[in-house]
Amino acid sequence: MLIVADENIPLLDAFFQGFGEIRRVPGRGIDRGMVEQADVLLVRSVTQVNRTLLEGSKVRFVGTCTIGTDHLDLDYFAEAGIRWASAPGCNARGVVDYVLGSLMTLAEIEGADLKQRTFGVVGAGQVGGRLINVLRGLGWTVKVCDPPRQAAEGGDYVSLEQIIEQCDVISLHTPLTRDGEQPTWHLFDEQRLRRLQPGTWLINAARGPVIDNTALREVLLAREDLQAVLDVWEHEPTVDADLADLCVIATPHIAGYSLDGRQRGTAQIYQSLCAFLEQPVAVRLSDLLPRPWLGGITLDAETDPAWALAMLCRGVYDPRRDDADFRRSLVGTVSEQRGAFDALRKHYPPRREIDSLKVRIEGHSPALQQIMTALGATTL
Ligand SMILES: NC(=O)C1=CN([C@@H]2O[C@H](COP(=O)(O)OP(=O)(O)OC[C@H]3O[C@@H](n4cnc5c(N)ncnc54)[C@H](O)[C@@H]3O)[C@@H](O)[C@H]2O)C=CC1
Ligand SMILES: O=C(O)C(=O)[C@H](O)COP(=O)(O)O
Repeated sequence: MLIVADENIPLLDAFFQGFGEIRRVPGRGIDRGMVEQADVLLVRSVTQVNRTLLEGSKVRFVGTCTIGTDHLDLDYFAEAGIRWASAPGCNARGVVDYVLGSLMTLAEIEGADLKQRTFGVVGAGQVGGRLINVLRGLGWTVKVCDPPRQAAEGGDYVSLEQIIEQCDVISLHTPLTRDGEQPTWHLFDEQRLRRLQPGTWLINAARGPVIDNTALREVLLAREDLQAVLDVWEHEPTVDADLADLCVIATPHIAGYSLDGRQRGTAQIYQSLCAFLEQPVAVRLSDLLPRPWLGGITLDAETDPAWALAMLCRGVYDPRRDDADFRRSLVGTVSEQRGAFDALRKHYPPRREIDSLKVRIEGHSPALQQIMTALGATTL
């Protein structure tokens, strides 16, 4: 069996060498010639997998080691009888940690009290759902917009217009969709961006085109009160450097790049391939994933809870390093900048997830205990 795989998928040998030959290729450069003889194609988000790539090839299984599937032509797969799998939720915790790290940074820059803000989460799936639990667990006010979920399950949801009117922190966690009843392409268009409340923080770690980037640049130029955090961009790996300049935090699509999340993505696709081939699962992620790095932290019960929260979130992941690296890369020709975007992602330093923390609280502190529970940290 020939497996053609994006070279940036971690643990390829550990999981897939038992199946046959693995041919590593650069994800952005995968073409028809490379996949023609492949039985299995393993990709990440940068490869558009569609009729143009696959027609006439031997490929019968496509796995994407990502949550997002907007780069896959699922209608074509159905028509051609190609089985596929994604990795739902694999790096959701990493994205939540990114949002938390960004909130701590914004609170510091703006001198803001996060308890006084009203959070609006758009998209309440694997990422948004986890984020909502953390924010509510911290005792903060959260409103949620998810029309598909609302239609399917009912529940305590608000409209997008209410999010815009009532929230001063808005975090986007929808897939990128162009069709259907609730398409998300340019969900935040110029009109909606102009209606954001004074002082709103807008965070996008979903997909770039969920916000009209040109409109956002114009609105940020006109309104200094708004703060934008962008991890994803329209036309990646090309980035509007003027827009990045106007953002308080700008990063190269690494929100979900925790070491755990990336390895989990590979493990999930391995399991799906085993199921497709009707083979037993022989390799386990728990045998490969490094042990948590922060084995134990001790906090005195008198520790200021707000300080503890900021220290833990930013101790695990502080987006300012990624922001600084990214800004340094926005120089030179467009082609150099595109190369730098991919290089920052390819050589991304390892980072762990916040719920791997183990914390001992010396004495009795319900406030600190609440924070640990909200973050999903283990209390010793
Ligand atoms: N920046 C990064 O590194 C990462 C980005 N992502 C992006 O985040 C997206 C969300 O991930 P998950 O939460 O795991 O997906 P999910 O599929 O579990 O949840 C998405 C939610 O969005 C809702 N939704 C769909 N259309 C909507 C609309 N028009 N308005 C409001 N809500 C809508 C769905 O009903 C669903 O509940 C992914 O599709 C991916 O594009 C995911 C992982 C990492
Ligand atoms: O899982 C997703 O969806 C993501 O956005 C991934 O973090 C994207 O990572 P790459 O596949 O672009 O390496």
